Amino acid sequence: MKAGFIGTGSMGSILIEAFIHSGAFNPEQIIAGNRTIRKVELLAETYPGLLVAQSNREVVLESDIIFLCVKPSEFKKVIDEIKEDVLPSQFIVSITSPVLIKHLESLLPSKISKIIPSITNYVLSGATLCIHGNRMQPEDKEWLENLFAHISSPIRVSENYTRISSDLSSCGPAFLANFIQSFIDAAVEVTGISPEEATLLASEMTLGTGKLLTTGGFNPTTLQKRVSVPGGITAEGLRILDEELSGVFSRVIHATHDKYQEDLEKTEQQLTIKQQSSQ
Ligand SMILES: NC(=O)C1=CN([C@@H]2O[C@H](COP(=O)(O)OP(=O)(O)OC[C@H]3O[C@@H](n4cnc5c(N)ncnc54)[C@H](OP(=O)(O)O)[C@@H]3O)[C@@H](O)[C@H]2O)C=CC1
Ligand SMILES: O=C(O)[C@@H]1CCC=N1
Repeated sequence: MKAGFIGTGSMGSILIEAFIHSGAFNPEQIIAGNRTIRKVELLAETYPGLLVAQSNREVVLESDIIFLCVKPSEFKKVIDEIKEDVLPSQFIVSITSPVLIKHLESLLPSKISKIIPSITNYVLSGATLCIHGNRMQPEDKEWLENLFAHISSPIRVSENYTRISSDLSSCGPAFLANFIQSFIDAAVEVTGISPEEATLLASEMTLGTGKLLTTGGFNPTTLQKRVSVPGGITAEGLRILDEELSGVFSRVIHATHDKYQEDLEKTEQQLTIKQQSSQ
């Protein structure tokens, strides 16, 4: 099994490193290409045996499964470069939400899935969102999800809910880190605790909270209730958070969905034009 990666930016390189560290792939099983080739060369220096492709076509010609790890606006160019070489027996995995399965299936003859990763996969944790195309047989889906189980908890989602699922799973780490940063900044400003100590305490707290919510038998509601001693201190803080954060996440979700819609329309236009001009 040879795995090809087109795009070794933030997420492409995270996936490569996670697959190698988890033992899912040896470096020798990986071939990767990127517009700026130096990024792949650096990966090959870190993981000897990983093959540096000189073109996206080379990635496709050498791989059984190909991960498309470029941004939505870059899809058209990549698909134009590779489409003549993609085979029906190959797997193409797109990691971006605003490119729809139906567009990929109309442009490429291969088996297609959309798997949205998360930065949390870097530490072999968090979810990957799995949306499979029509050509994926039950055994193909099982095989692909087993592959992603090396680095994550694969969760099947409907394409209609890709955006909100991705907000929670993939944007979520940044949203949570923003919340934590505000907590730390306020701790430093109000009390004079050092940023390093506040960051250490907040980070350990986040790790423990994650464990409680995944394997510890708590959900967000029961966890708040358990920590809030009646008449105690936590309840005072929660009262402020409830007041101040009311409606904030609705606005966040509206903002991400507006941007998604914009990307979706742009990508749809590009990929549909491509389809028409190729007929
Ligand atoms: N970052 C995240 O946490 C997550 C990202 N995603 C999705 O992953 C996708 C990529 O995001 P991310 O990795 O953060 O973005 P980056 O910009 O870091 O990476 C994109 C990479 O694609 C390369 N590239 C662009 N055009 C081509 C081309 N024609 N041929 C080959 N390589 C090309 C770029 O090369 P160059 O070095 O020249 O710029 C760059 O390295 C996005 O669609 C995003 O939605 C999904 C889930 C989480
Ligand atoms: O910010 C982005 O567009 C991507 C999608 C999910 C996480 N990062």
